[in-house]
Parts: sequence; C-alpha cells; structure tokens
Amino acid sequence: MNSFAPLSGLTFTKMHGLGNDFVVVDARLPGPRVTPALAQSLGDRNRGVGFDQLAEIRASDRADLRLDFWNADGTLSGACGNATRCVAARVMDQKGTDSLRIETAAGVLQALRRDDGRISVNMGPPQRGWAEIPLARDVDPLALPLAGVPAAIGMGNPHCIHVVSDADAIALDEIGPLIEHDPLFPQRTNVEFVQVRADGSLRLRVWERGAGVTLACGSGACATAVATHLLGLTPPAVEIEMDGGWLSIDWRDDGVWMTGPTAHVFDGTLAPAWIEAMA
Ligand SMILES: N[C@H](CCC[C@H](N)C(=O)O)C(=O)O
Repeated sequence: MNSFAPLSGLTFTKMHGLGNDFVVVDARLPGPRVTPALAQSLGDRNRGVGFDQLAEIRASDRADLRLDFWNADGTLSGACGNATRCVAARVMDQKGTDSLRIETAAGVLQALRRDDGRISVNMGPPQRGWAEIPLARDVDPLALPLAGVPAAIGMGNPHCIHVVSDADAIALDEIGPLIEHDPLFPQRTNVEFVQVRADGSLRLRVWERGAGVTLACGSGACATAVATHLLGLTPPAVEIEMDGGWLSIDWRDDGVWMTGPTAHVFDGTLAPAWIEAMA
C-alpha cells in the first residue's frame, strides 16, 4: 500500500510540523501534475483544502524521492523544512527505516528519525552571498539598507531576519508583506522577527513568502539561527520557539540541521466535481 495516494485518485495526505501545515500529493503515480492554478485552488482554506505549502513527491535518480514545494499563492519555493520533515517521517514509517535522502531544488537533503521520535533534516549550507540569497544588488547581507538593519540568509529560499527586543510586539500582518515585496529581494522574501531571550533561546515569528503568517517555518528557523550566530548573538546550536512550538537548530560543518515533531492529520478525498471545476 503506497503511503501517499495519487492526486489522480482524488486523494491527498494532510500533515503538519508545529502547525505549519501541508497537503502532500504523490505525482509519481498517474494523474495531473500540480500547476500554479491547482496549488492556489487546493490551498484556498474556504474553497479548497487549505495549506501553507503543497509538497509534491516525484521520482528521483539521485535520492529516495524528490520534493517540490508550492506556496498557497501558487508560487514555487526551493525549500520547505517542515514539509521535508513531514514527508520524511511518513516515508520512513512506510519503509521501516530511520534514514532517507530527499532531492530538492536546494540539493539532496538527509533526513533522520531520532530516538525520541522527532525528525531531523540537514537543510544543507546557508547561502550568504548577496547574489545567491538573492538580493538585487551588492550590499552587506548582515546589515541590509532597510528599517531595523535586518540580515539576509538563503536556505534554498530567501529570508530577511530582523533582531528585535520583543518579537510579539511586531505587527506582522502589516509589516510582513511590505518587506516580502521590497525591491531589494528580486524573488521576494520570507520575513522573520527574532528575539534573543536571556536563557539563550530564540522567540521567532515568521511572515512567509506566498503564504503569510505561519505557526512555524523550518527554513526560516535555520536562516535565523545562522544570522544570529553570524551576528555574534548565539552559538551555532540554538532552541527556537515559534507560535506552533519548538525547533532545535544546529549549524554544523556538514550543514544546518533542523529537528522537531511531525504529525499526520488525515488522508482526504477531493470531490470529482471539484476536480472537474478545476479543469
Ligand atoms: N514553511 C516552510 C518555508 C516555506 C518557504 C516559502 N514560503 C518560500 O520560501 O516561498 C519551511 O518550513 O521551511
């Protein structure tokens, strides 16, 4: 029994990592390919299923499988840490293994199941150069010419990280989209606001490119941990609390490791008339 039903079977799998929620479809089986329009309709929380991102499983000749990630607005993202952890958990369950390699646009990532059941993914090395993040011009990525002098780090997708004294005081809904669409980011950007607490943990809130405020963001947590370390504020390993819960991040020589829980919520079936209306 395949662990993921094909979209052509009008079914999908719903999962979340710390409330960052995903629809997973297995495009290795016969059925329609995901398109921007289909992702937008499926992502609609009133007229569709609703998700922060859609994770599309495809065959890979470099790893156990390939994942592509679609935001709720129909745009593609090169990375999605929490979805990578969720799909890895479900496929490792099905294979009865504790390790998996997943090809993404950002490279082949290693996933591991920890003894406590949490799932770790090595998200690879951060992008620190302005052109690879990417930024629109050659400025210091650790001191951007924007309000609050934020930092920019890429993790296969762009992140703009603001260190603030009180992350919960930020009007994320208002400020997030303004920064997401700032011309300094030619591919737009994810937007983070982070507070360094006295105990060394981080409080992080995220406005996601193409999705809005989310309860957690894996690649955003990785980018934030890299930025606060480069700014001399934290060690390479740090615990990060987001609205949906905690991720453990460890920037090691082989890449930025992210560890946290995953949850399989349900397997759903789309009404044939709904698919028909999509055509
Ligand atoms: N929620 C995802 C990030 C999605 C990033 C996406 N919003 C973009 O880069 O366009 C994560 O756990 O890494």
